Amino acid sequence: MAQSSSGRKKPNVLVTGTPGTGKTTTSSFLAEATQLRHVNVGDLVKDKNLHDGWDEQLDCHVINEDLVCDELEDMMEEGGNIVDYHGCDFFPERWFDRVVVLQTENSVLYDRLSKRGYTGAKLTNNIECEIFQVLLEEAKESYPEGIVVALRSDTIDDINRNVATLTDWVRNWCPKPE
Ligand SMILES: Nc1ncnc2c1ncn2[C@@H]1O[C@H](COP(=O)(O)OP(=O)(O)O)[C@@H](O)[C@H]1O
Repeated sequence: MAQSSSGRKKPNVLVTGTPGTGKTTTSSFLAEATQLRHVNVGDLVKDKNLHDGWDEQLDCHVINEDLVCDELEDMMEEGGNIVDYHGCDFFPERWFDRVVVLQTENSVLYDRLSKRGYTGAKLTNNIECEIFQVLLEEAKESYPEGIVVALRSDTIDDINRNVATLTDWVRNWCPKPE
């Protein structure tokens, strides 16, 4: 059984991947199934102004990683969080018991991001990010190998299967004896 490296009573799970791979959908279903708290970092950055302005070229907020980590610190120490973000190298390694990297077939992802209104460099940058498995590499470099899992997220069946697998993992997780 998976064990925590801290005194947390509930595990913390990071759900990462290129935009459009299904992080928010998967995390919200998982939160419903496990009663863990879904933390959408993108929304948090907007709601609490945890950024240094707007990047016109990339068409997104310039996230302030220190402010985000300060904001999350207490919650993460307590445990019981599903953190949803398209980046993973700036969170402290000790926060997470499981790091899930969602991956989607390129043409499927292209359609999803086009539907979301992504065009030009924003669209091609994200597709390239998926082709080169940037988030999987980032996760492998930032966390112990044993806690990183890559899951396909092409279809609704994949989402259902991933949520079921992760729900089982959460239920079987037990805190490290004090
Ligand atoms: N595995 C999947 N199968 C079918 N549709 C999906 C899947 N994953 C995501 N989607 C759809 O793609 C869009 C983006 O999903 P979302 O969860 O917002 O992705 P992310 O949080 O990674 O940006 C949504 O419309 C969602 O319903």
